[in-house]
Amino acid sequence: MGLMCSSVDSDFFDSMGLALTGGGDEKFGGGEQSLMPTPDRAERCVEARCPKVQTFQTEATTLSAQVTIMQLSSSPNASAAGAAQIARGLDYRPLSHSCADCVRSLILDMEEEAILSYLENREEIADSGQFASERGLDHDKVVNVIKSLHGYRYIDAQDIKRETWVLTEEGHTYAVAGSPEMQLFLAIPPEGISREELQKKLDPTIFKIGSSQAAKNKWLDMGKHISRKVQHAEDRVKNVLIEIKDGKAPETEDVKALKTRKLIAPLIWKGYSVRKGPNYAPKRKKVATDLTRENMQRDDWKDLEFKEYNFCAKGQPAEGGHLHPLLKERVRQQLKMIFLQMGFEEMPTNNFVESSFWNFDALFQPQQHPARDSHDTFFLQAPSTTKQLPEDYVERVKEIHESGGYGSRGYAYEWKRDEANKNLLRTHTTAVSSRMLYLLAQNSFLPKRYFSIDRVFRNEAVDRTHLAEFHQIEGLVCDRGLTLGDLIGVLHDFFSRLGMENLRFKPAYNPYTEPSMEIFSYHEGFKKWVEIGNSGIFRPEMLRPMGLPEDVRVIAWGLSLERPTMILYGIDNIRDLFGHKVDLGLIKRNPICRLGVK
Ligand SMILES: N[C@@H](Cc1ccccc1)C(=O)O
Repeated sequence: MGLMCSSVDSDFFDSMGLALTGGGDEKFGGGEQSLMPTPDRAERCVEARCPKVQTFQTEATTLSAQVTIMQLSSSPNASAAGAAQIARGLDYRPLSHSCADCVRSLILDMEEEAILSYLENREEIADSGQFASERGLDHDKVVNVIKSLHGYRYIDAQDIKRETWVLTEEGHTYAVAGSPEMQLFLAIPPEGISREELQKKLDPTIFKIGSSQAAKNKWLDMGKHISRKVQHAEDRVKNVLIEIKDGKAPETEDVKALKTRKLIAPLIWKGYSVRKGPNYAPKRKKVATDLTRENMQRDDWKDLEFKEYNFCAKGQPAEGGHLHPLLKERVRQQLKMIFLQMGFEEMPTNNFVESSFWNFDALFQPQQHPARDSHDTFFLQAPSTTKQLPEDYVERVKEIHESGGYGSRGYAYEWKRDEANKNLLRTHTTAVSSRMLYLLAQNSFLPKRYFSIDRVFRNEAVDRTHLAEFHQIEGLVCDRGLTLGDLIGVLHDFFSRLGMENLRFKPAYNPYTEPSMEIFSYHEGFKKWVEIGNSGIFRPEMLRPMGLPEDVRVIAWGLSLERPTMILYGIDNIRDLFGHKVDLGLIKRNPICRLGVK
């Protein structure tokens, strides 16, 4: 529907209960054209005021495109609108187009006309509810019109509130089937009945409530044998419930009794009392709310009357910042606390762009390593290379790759500086660790515990467990004489604080750690072992060129932030958690100010 689609507000039609018909193959023309306003009637016609209808007509005839015709007669609202037109001396005719403005004004005109003409020779509308029901109008629509007329100061409106009563679910059943006491009363034959027999005849709750209420009313002789004390009883409960249902005001005594029995509940009804306002006129002048491009083109803006600014109107609610609840607020914050409690310091992680040198070479990852392939790594086009690297350290790294040292044989290949210079989006936060360890090695050695939690990038096919951007958690402990036992101990400590007690380790391979272990945890919900991270002891080939002393060991581990989050919160598709498919509502419900609350 290329033609008027932008101006057709289908929600609006739905809300009005109006049917839109005329799909793709209906042609503009024929009978519909004769329904268009004739010039002398144009003034009084809703459509004649619509700037959209003219463009619409020309477009429609020239393109002979489809048109959407409202079937006014098919809906109660619509035929009421038709009746309103007839009452105003207009020929009843369906709208020949369906721009939302026109439909809205056609429908709302009826309420508006009722209010304005009523006030023409009367002081006030005391109660909008009564006003609406006397005229068979929908009160919600009357309220909308009152608000709008009030905004233009055609009328002054005062809020009125009334406490009314509605039946509870239990109340509804008694309004139909009678009160329990009456049901019980009617179940007793004139000669009386044994308690046991009566119990068999009735639902247990009806029996329980009914017998106590009937006894209170002194309708019955209660004992082993139950008999009627009176021959006739009035079911006041049922009658009052029906009255309330029909909108009649109940007596205070009845309200009290029914309220205690939880058969009715209070409902605050809101409406308005209305008087003439300073701008009152029996008919509303249409004022423009916006200066449009069409107004400028047609040059009719000079003659238009514009709506005054309402400085008291509430503005759009300001959109504050929002943090992703799972990533930022809960899990990330929780992890930070765990690391801090374990004595770790946070590493600075602010550069997403890293050189291949720090991301790969410094980690003793050979230049032919498949991970360095552009299929796995995003390389930068501009700036494509790094300008600055610590030259003496670069030399030592080249050396260790090409011919080894410190007891290693190296990889025996020709190491290329150009390859190390290439900029990329870091593929793991271990790039952060390599920079930090290098810095640490530049001064006399101090044991350290470092952690980071930040974004990494991989050129991967996206599926329900993989994204091209995700977050890594990385922890490392750097001290003299650390062993694999220390690593396992630290991992148990760390993961148990996350609620993952049951761990298993599997030998693995990383170019920069030896030994390396994958970490698994048993998931009670999924009933299986799931991989939660990777770990190892950094190789001397990585640490020694940095300048760290021979007996210094670094135990380290890394995991994705999304993994434990998905496991802990039972989310099975990573795209529900992070990325462009995340439900924004989820994030907006978690305002930034909740960050500090844990
Ligand atoms: N960098 C590894 C994780 C890791 C960190 C530290 C030591 C060992 C492994 C990864 O991206 O999977």
